[in-house]
Amino acid sequence: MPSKKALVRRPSPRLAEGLVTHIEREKVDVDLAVEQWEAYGEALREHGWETIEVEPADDCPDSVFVEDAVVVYKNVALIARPGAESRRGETAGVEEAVAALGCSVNWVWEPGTLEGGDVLKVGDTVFVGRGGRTNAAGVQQLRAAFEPLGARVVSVPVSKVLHLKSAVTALPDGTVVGHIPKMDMPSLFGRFLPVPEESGSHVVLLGADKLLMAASAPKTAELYSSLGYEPVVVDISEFEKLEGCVTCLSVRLRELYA
Ligand SMILES: NC(=O)NCCC[C@H](N)C(=O)O
Repeated sequence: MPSKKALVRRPSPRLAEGLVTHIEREKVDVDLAVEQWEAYGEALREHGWETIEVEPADDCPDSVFVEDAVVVYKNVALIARPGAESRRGETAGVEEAVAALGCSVNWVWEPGTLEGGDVLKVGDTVFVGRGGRTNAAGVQQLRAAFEPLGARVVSVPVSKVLHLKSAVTALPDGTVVGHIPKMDMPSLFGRFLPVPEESGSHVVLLGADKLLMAASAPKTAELYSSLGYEPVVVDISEFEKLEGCVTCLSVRLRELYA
């Protein structure tokens, strides 16, 4: 049976020092962030996901954004090489976790850089954002790792936000959802639905019609409800202050057979 496992990683006590690139820095309340992280994990578990905690990386302020350290396609885990040097220490613990789950492990090598937030899988199409954190060599290495497994890799320019998935994700039927002012080229995505709020473009598919999304996007939640989806809303304000979103706080593993 396909798995419903999700990797998560406890916030570092140094979370407030996390990187900020496209927004103004605001003070982060680390205690509140830990509460929000616990509620996020609870929301996954309530919807049938088994959460697996990756060994904490307390010296890495951004380590809670575990999605950036790895991309998993079928049973192959491609360990990222973050474009942000301060994030390179995050990958070792994630590598251990995916290996323990039985994934085959592959790596992005120098000069490649790639962060998981730049990779959006929609069925067998793998969109990869080429932007501030993922370079052309990283895109080539992703292609080399996943195309032999049946993926079609489509690279997309990203210049207005941190990662591709800071601006677009996809609904269960494969419709890509995005906030146009933050996108470079909406026309690259085929079936596309614009949403009114930036954080409304971030959805985690919990199963059936349920979409995990941030409390900061009420108009988009209404739009999704009107389309027959059921938003499951979590407050992640402290992570949003560091350009994080619901997608980056976990790595969902759906195609492992256990
Ligand atoms: N996939 C994501 O959206 N990751 C968010 C990473 C935020 C972190 N402060 C960073 O700049 O790397």
